[in-house]
Amino acid sequence: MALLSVEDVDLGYGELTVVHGLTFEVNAGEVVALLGPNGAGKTTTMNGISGVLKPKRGRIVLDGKNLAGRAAHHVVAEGFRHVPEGRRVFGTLSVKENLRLGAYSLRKKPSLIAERVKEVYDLFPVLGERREQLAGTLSGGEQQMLAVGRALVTRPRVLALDEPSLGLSPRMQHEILGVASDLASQGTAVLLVEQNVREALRIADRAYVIELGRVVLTGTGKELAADKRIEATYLGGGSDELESEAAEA
Ligand SMILES: Nc1ncnc2c1ncn2[C@@H]1O[C@H](COP(=O)(O)OP(=O)(O)OP(=O)(O)O)[C@@H](O)[C@H]1O
Repeated sequence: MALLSVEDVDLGYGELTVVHGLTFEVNAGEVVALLGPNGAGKTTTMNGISGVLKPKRGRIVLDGKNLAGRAAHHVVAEGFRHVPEGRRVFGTLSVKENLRLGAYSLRKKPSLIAERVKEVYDLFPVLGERREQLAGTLSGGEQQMLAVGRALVTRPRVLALDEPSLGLSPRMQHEILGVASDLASQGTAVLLVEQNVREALRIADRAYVIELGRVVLTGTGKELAADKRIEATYLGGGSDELESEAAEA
């Protein structure tokens, strides 16, 4: 049984449904990428799992428990942590304070918080060096590391990253995605939404391509990287083959 399974889920805003019958799985130790053009429904899907948006239909099962419609704090307590797009850190607080806030649910166990914060410094040494610096003065890449670090202090079973490499230099993109890949090899399930399809497929065990709120293609990272339709649509070929298939579905 998969650690996280999204089963026949519809999501939307008011009367509007933008994700239709979405089904996918993420296993422990895997990086699973959700790919697709702007507006496909990737962020909506992340918000549906994290409890920000209530599914209209379907089940979201984490380790055997249906979380569909549960409040966001409950979903976090079950082990799902979402790092939203845009590196949201508390700019007027220090790096250390940001990390401690991420561990708020452990507030009754201060020694555990200190241990977890240290783990983040081990993973991202630059954050350890800058622990007293205000988060708002960090570089874009460092802020992204902090946003990821804040999620990691509770040792999530599923880490969801929404566009972690957006606006970062190629070297920083490589570093952030490398950490995601390392976390997966240590057993975390990583769900990744990424504009940089080439880099995403390099680290993804499996990927799902979503268009107009439906899965139009799935396969291993290797298979999709070699797929002509992916090449044409996302890796520079310029065809809209997949989009027409989604419209016909
Ligand atoms: N708050 C909202 N109210 C109404 N419609 C919304 C809202 N948020 C998103 N949408 C619509 O839902 C659809 C899916 O958007 P979503 O942000 O999930 O796509 P995405 O795949 O994450 O795209 P991007 O790569 O641009 O972030 C889009 O048509 C968008 O306009």
